[in-house]
Amino acid sequence: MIEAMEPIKHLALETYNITLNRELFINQWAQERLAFGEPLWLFLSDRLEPNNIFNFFIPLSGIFSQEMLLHLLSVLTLASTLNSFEKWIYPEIRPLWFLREQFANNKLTVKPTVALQSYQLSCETSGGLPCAHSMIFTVFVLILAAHIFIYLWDRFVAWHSPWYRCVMYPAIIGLVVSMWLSRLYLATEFLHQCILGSYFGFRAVNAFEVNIKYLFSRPRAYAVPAVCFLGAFAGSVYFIKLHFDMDPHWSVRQAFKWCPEPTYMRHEASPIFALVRDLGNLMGLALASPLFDLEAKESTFWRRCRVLGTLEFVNYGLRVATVKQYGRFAFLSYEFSRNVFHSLALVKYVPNFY
Ligand SMILES: O=P(O)(O)OC[C@H]1O[C@@H](O)[C@H](O)[C@@H](O)[C@@H]1O
Repeated sequence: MIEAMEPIKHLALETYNITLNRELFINQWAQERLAFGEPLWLFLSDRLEPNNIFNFFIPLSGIFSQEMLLHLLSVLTLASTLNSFEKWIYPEIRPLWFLREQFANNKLTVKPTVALQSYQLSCETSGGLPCAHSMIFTVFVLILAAHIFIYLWDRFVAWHSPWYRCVMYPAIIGLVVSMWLSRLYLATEFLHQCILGSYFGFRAVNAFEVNIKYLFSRPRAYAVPAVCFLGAFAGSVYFIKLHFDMDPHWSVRQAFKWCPEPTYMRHEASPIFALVRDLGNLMGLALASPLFDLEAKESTFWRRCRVLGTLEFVNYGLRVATVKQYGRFAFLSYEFSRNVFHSLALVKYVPNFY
């Protein structure tokens, strides 16, 4: 049976390699033709990366509406957890690694005819699929657009015209495609990784909206063990991989192997860091559960600015003070606790000061 599967496996692998080789031309096209927009591509990948969305844009949204903050934080945390688990379980190769591996492979007689430039932001340490930037940004833009649209619809009769919807959809698509181009330009992602990232993000939003009543009514006694289970699952994946002689840190090793300058690699972008960040945010939400019971007090714009500003100032200090010198366990525990504190404070304690 296994022997009969061999030719099918071989064919699938060959098709996959051919597809990736073809996709490399898309990255090359982006680098050659889109160089005029380099500041924009760098801005999108750097400033609108998932960490910044959690640490800056979500708290910022709370200045306008606590409801929007809770909505963004809960959907983005779930989407990001999904993304981190996928990268943790099956880290797919990135374009620059794939290209360099082929050039380094002496058995390969036909080398790719593609040349790709590496940038400082190209040194990612996690797997490529699904593109986290595309996934998180798609979810962020969709929810933000929905809130802005509802706000304007309620206040201005002119917004009831279908014309505005016709403008909004291309605007959302334009923003998401710009993020894809940014990732393609930096050669951090293949096109299919960007498309699938956005598709998974879109599906995650749909699934969340359909199950929102169920999710928001879960009591703490149910939510906390569920997050602990996810943590145990992530740990099991690590040991299962070791058992089967698979390297759990394969993607980090690829980054070390092919990044031109090791200092370009950021610990905040590693797969294990992203997992801990997402599980920390999820635990904060679980501790604040049931989320339906959370109060959304009325308060002035400036008061919300002051309260959220103070929390973010403290959070920034905690991020700067991250313990990096006492080993991996201390570092991950610290980051987990900081994210638990941050998300719990954002959804549960901050409104008490309004
Ligand atoms: O998958 P991408 O878009 O290359 O992103 C890689 C990593 O980039 C980091 O900046 C994010 O904080 C991580 O969450 C993410 O996994």
